Amino acid sequence: QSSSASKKCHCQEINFLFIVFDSILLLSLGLGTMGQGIVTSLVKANIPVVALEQNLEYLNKGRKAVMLLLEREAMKMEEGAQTLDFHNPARLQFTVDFDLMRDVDLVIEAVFENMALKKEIFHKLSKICKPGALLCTNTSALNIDEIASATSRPQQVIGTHFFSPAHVMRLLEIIYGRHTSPTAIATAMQLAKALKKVGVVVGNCFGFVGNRMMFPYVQQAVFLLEEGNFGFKIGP
Ligand SMILES: CCCCCCCCCCCCC[C@H](O)CC(=O)SCCNC(=O)CCNC(=O)[C@H](O)C(C)(C)COP(=O)(O)OP(=O)(O)OC[C@H]1O[C@@H](n2cnc3c(N)ncnc32)[C@H](O)[C@@H]1OP(=O)(O)O
Ligand SMILES: NC(=O)c1ccc[n+]([C@@H]2O[C@H](COP(=O)([O-])OP(=O)(O)OC[C@H]3O[C@@H](n4cnc5c(N)ncnc54)[C@H](O)[C@@H]3O)[C@@H](O)[C@H]2O)c1
Repeated sequence: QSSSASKKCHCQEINFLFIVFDSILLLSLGLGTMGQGIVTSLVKANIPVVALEQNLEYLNKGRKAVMLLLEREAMKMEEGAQTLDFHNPARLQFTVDFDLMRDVDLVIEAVFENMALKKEIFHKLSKICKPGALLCTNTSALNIDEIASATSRPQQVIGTHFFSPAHVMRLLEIIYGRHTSPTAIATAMQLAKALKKVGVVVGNCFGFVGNRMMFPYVQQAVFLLEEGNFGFKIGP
């Protein structure tokens, strides 16, 4: 999987790409732990955003958490004589209306880590979103190509893996699939820049780079616990 994907990176083919992110509309799908941090990052970067949840209960919970995060961020920015415009519905909107997906330029999906659910969502996105819209997934480890296979536009599907807490952590893994276009990769890199994050382009394999390193590390820690080892002995 990773070896075939690694042949496909065409970043060098890009001569010119200019995207003004403050004039494009972004949709964050899922307002859980990650969606909350992602929305906060987008608003801080002055990117107009629609936050979409599956029902009103989750929406209200997510909205409350995002508003709290943004209030803290606004306070910090005021100390530096800057303002944060997050009460303006033209900049930040919360909804359960999937129809609003029609107008967005870029989607960041952050629903549960479940392949069947992600494929269902991407199929829906591919039908509803306008033709040029970029479809990003925040999956931690799932196969980007399989998610893209649920769409009619796999060239516009890309992984944007934020790390938790997403409004604080600066690393952004950008995962290209077999069909991801150079423009999609460059756009995701530019998004990282707009969010003041460090975008790193990586291939498509289970866990990408970050979790591919972390999973065996955590697994070994679990094995140590199972074996009753609560730390390494030091000294003679
Ligand atoms: C059998 C085998 C099984 C294998 C299972 C493996 C399980 C693994 C599970 C995988 C899950 C997926 C993982 C995911 O895909 C990838 C990840 O995201 S991994 C997580 C990466 N994140 C980290 O490692 C973060 C660790 N934390 C830190 O480094 C620090 O806490 C910090 C976030 C850098 C902040 O620390 P400091 O700079 O010291 O500053 P403060 O503590 O003062 O905090 C600053 C500011 O941030 C707010 N904040 C901190 N933590 C959180 C949080 N978790 N959520 C929300 N906000 C947070 C804090 O409140 C401060 O805000 P302020 O007060 O300034 O407004
Ligand atoms: N939590 C982390 O540390 C972390 C870090 C990086 C990436 N991720 C990935 O980000 C994604 C989200 O993780 P999370 O921790 O935020 O999960 P979460 O459970 O906190 O939130 C998921 C949200 O998605 C919403 N949702 C589910 N189905 C939906 C639908 N059909 N339409 C709209 N919203 C829907 C849920 O209501 C919920 O609020 C997962 O793919 C996860 O692997 C998680």
